[in-house]
Amino acid sequence: MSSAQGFLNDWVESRVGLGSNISNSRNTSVSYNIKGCWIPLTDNGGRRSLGSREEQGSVRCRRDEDRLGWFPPHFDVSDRMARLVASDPVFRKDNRAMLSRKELFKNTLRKAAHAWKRIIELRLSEEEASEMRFYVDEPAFTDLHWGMFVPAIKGQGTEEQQQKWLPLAYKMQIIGCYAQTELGHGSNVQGLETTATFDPESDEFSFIWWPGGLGKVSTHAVVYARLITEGQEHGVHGFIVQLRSLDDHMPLPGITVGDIGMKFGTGAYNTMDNGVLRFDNVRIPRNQMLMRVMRVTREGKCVQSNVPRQLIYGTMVYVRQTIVSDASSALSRAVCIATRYSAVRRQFGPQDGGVETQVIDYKTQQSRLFPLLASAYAFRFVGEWLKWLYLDVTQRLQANDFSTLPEAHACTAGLKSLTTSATADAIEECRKLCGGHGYLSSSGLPELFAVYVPACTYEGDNVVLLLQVARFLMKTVSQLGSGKKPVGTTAYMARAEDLLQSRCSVQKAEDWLKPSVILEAFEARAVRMCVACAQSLSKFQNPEEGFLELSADLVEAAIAHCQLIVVSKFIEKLQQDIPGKGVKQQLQILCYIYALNLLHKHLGDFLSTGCITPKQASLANDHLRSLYSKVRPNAIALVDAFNYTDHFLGSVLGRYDGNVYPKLYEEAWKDPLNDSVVPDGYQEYIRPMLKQQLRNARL
Ligand SMILES: CCCCCCCCCC/C=C\C/C=C/C(=O)SCCNC(=O)CCNC(=O)[C@H](O)C(C)(C)COP(=O)(O)OP(=O)(O)OC[C@H]1O[C@@H](n2cnc3c(N)ncnc32)[C@H](O)[C@@H]1OP(=O)(O)O
Ligand SMILES: Cc1cc2nc3c(=O)[nH]c(=O)nc-3n(C[C@H](O)[C@H](O)[C@H](O)COP(=O)(O)OP(=O)(O)OC[C@H]3O[C@@H](n4cnc5c(N)ncnc54)[C@H](O)[C@@H]3O)c2cc1C
Repeated sequence: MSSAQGFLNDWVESRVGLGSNISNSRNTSVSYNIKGCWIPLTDNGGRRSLGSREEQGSVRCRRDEDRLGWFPPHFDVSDRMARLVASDPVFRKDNRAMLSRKELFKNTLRKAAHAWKRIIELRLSEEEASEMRFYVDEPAFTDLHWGMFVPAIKGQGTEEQQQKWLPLAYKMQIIGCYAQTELGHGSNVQGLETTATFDPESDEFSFIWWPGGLGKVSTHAVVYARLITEGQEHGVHGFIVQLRSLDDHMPLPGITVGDIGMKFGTGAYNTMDNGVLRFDNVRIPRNQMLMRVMRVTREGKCVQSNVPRQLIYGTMVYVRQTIVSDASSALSRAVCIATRYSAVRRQFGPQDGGVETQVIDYKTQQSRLFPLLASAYAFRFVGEWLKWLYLDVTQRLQANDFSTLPEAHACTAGLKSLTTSATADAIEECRKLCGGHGYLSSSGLPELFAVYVPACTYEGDNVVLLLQVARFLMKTVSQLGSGKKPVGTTAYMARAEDLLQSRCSVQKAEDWLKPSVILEAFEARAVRMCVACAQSLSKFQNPEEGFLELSADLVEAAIAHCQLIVVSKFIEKLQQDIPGKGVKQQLQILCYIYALNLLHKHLGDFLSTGCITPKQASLANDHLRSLYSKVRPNAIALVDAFNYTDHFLGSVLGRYDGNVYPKLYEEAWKDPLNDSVVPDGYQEYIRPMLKQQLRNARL
């Protein structure tokens, strides 16, 4: 077996996954017609000159015993891949903001091709390849190919279909995307207008709109469409559709495909060819419908398998789970930049003319920054746990145990929503924490924000997803009286009666240091908000009407439940062995900061539900202040622990060596406007104006 084959086989091992006529014009015939860490604790107060770039290699070679237990075992892989990417000139990214859309896109193609070449040459494992793509740090069609096209075939295809399509996809002999969203329907998947039918009749049009990788690159797509056989609808299913010729890349007959145009930000997500697609009487073989959930026979009969139809949504569950870990990465990156810069930046200070104060020493800066640092760690832990939950539900599904699917859906949907919204807000907060320089492209923060913020929308609008969590919670509450015991993340609801009555025991600030006290406060708040919603809902004759009317309250109850999950997983993590002197204590402090800051921000919930008293709220706030002082000496070490190279951070403000000002000055001169001392346009526009004023003055 060749090395490339070996690698590809490994890849297969470790990843999840009728004459048919397709069109989004409803007017054709035959078959389917688809229309449509390290934490080396420091005691120097983070006041080091942040070290030189050259030092990075050695300084960061830390001892095994310093390593955090919770870092995924791939730390070494991640570290190696980060350096590999940073040292390869093809992966340069500091010029992105200056490139036109065409240059940007072509450069992304070049990087993707180069990455694939290196993956094969170096015989990288799946984990290494995935880390490499992560550090290339540029949205590209490969994200959708590996992240959605392949998982869709694995999750929804039969064994036979997997055997046919996966080897082609693994070798990138076909490139695929995930084509579900239409111009008029995104959240409402059941409302898609694209149809795949045996016997089509009408002639309206609908377009697929948004899929990444579709616009210019993909040769194939998994297209989601409503199945119609024998004149009957059978819900939405996935269909593998070839879009472009494998010889000359031209769209196949009946297919219109292109890019949907520039998106938010200049560089940012514009490396991705999000696409528009129209089918007009496109025919595909019957066996290209993904048939794990439902089979269509040669005669056009539908045969339901024993797996629940929700599995058709399985790719979204998979990706939502990965998005939670990604949130931690994006957030830790922004926090790393803001923390390092806050240690470099000085403003005001002693009246006697001594050195000015580092802005990180201002309590306001700490109260804005340290909860974000704590969140980056919290999201990392909850992301790890969610990965475990996803693997667990996948194994159960294979054994025909579907019992935990609703919880997996609620957790992935809720945590995707919670972590992406918090991260998008946090990146913007980090920009503000860096003052004026944060607004410079060279700070790395504007581009990070522009690339990150669509995560609040893709893979499910965050509010729509919270409403799914709320439905799950209302169902759980309604079953409490029936003797059905809630399990997993809703197990606390079994103690609803106690939690509705409980009184928080805090009497002095230090009492907030007990994990059990914090947990109970969060459980009581979530249960009380859920029960209040359920009671309000019960007053409506039509529950769906009630759900719509109360949806804003339901979203808040869902947020309370999801925050409880994050807090409880952080606390659980700290019950494990964590190697490295003093590391656990630091993480404990961050855990309290995460929880108590949430309590402070959502005080209205805690007070109005009577979970805590105003006095206890004030004690929590006192305690929070003292925790910030404890984080301060280790703040730099806590962000160094993310182990980001300067290449990956892409930020002059977040440089490891802290050499911010000379580099800002140097960067400024690289701007094309500074290519000439006198700007283009001077002769045409500036000079005549100046001369005009001169003439007027003389008059
Ligand atoms: C190398 C690895 C890298 C991996 C990373 C790659 C990541 C790349 C990221 C790239 C960036 C962007 C890509 C973006 C892609 C996309 O955006 S793809 C399109 C995503 N679209 C959506 O997310 C649509 C959102 N809408 C929905 O999910 C559903 O329509 C919604 C759930 C909102 C409603 O569905 P309905 O069927 O109408 O709902 P309902 O009647 O409420 O539900 C019926 C029933 O089914 C349960 N349910 C719903 N969804 C799921 C699910 N996903 N899993 C399991 N169960 C589900 C629901 O709870 C109901 O259950 P009940 O018991 O009947 O109450
Ligand atoms: C960068 C990017 C990449 C994407 N990539 C892909 C891809 O690869 N493949 C793909 O198929 N799709 C992709 N999408 C599409 C994406 O999945 C959808 O945009 C997303 O699911 C949201 O759906 P929508 O656009 O229909 O929003 P809408 O549902 O129209 O949302 C608009 C507003 O209405 C609100 N709303 C909607 N329904 C309800 C409700 N029931 N109750 C209360 N409020 C509601 C929402 O909260 C939101 O505020 C991508 C999108 C983006 C931005």
